[in-house]
Amino acid sequence: MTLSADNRINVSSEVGKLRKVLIHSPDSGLGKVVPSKAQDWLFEDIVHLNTIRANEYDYYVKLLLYFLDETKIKGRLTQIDAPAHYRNFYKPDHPDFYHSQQVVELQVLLMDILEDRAIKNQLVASVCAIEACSYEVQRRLMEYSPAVLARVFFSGTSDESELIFPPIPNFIFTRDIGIVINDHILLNKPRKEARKREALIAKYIFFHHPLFAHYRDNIIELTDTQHHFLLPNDSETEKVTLEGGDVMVVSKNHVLIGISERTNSEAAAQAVKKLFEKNVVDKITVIKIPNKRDYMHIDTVFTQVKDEVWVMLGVFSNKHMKGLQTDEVHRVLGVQPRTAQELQIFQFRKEDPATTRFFASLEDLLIDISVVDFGCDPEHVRILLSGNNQFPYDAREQWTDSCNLLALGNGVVLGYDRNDKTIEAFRETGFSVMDVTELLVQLEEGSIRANELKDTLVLMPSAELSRARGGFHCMSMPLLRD
Ligand SMILES: NC(=O)NCCC[C@H](N)C(=O)O
Repeated sequence: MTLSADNRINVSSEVGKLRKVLIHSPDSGLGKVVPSKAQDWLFEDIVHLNTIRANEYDYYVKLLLYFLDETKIKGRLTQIDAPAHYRNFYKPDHPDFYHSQQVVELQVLLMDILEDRAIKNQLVASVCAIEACSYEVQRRLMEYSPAVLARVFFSGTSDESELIFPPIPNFIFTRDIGIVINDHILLNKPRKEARKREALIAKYIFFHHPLFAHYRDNIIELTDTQHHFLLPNDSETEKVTLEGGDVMVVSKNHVLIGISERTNSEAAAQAVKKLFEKNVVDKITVIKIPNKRDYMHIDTVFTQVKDEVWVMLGVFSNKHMKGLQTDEVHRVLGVQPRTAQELQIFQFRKEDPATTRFFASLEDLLIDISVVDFGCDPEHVRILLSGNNQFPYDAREQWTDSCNLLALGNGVVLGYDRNDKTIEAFRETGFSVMDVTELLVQLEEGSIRANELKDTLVLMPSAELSRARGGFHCMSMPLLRD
């Protein structure tokens, strides 16, 4: 196969025009989350399946198609959404599915690789091993068609009557399964049990699907250390874990890696070493944030909006971190906000990893990236703050992903409609704010064209989606960006 726009992958920016993205629409597994398991399965609540699909996620698919693969959707919106068509356009195993080479559905990739009997055999055996299935179940799974088997792997059930194993409802957060860094793919090693099957399936897809055929030698995997195996209780602290939400490729030469609730320092160190050894980038900044459920990955506390604009949680801003020290008594007593004590930022360079640069605050780092990596004037860098930095909206809106935006291009971002004060901050900075329903109508009428949009925050419905605890940055794995 030759390399063309259809099978090329390359990501060297957080805000370059998005050309190809891997997503996964909510499968029926999300409708199987029960209250007693919601926390174990990393959902904060149970969600209503039809609402999360038809009233929320489907808008995301429509918008992505409009921006990345317009011919699939333009002029067809009314027909696609007609009740008589039962959302078939959005169902990966239905003949009317949108099948796009640019908006790539994970379930389709899984169905594709399961066509190969040998891969099917290995994957069934591996899933059955981690889910402790009986041999009889393993044999039964082998008899399913690729479409049914893919559904079972995601939702845990073939016919909605019996659960063979638990669902993996977090697979909608495709960001966390792997990250494209230039022309390499860094696979994740999840911290949480609930996300292990995702990592296994993702590994098979990246190594076997023709879409990634040219990149098999560029897949980077992290491994557990022998210290971990030799410690009592399969020591959790020594285990190597890294999730994609902790990795951001801000420019061709610069990657950010978080140490967080999900990614530990051993994993960050391995990733730095491997990315330097393979000459993938020259500069890596490691950001250690407090180990807290609210902050699970670095992309829950900040994301980039355009070259010189970022959105972040105010507790990591200069004002907050240095604020208390301006008071003489606090300064003398060394009183600092807890987050300030726990945040550490180290920047490494390939040519001399021993000489580390430190940053005092996240805001300082983001300004430095805009200025050094993008050549922006420091006076023009804008850091928008969650909840417009007003207590208690800062924390409330961060929890519902005010800082977790997906850029479709420089300055055009998707975020949840519920984060009122953060939206206010965007307006005050000169951004247009548009509801997705209104935008789709205008795109369909032709009164707006996707590539003409500038400095716009697109508001997406979020009542159900936000209970799953991730935003559009988490719900996207970019495969190709300008
Ligand atoms: N990158 C991200 O922040 N992903 C969000 C993942 C949410 C999911 N419920 C989890 O807790 O893993």
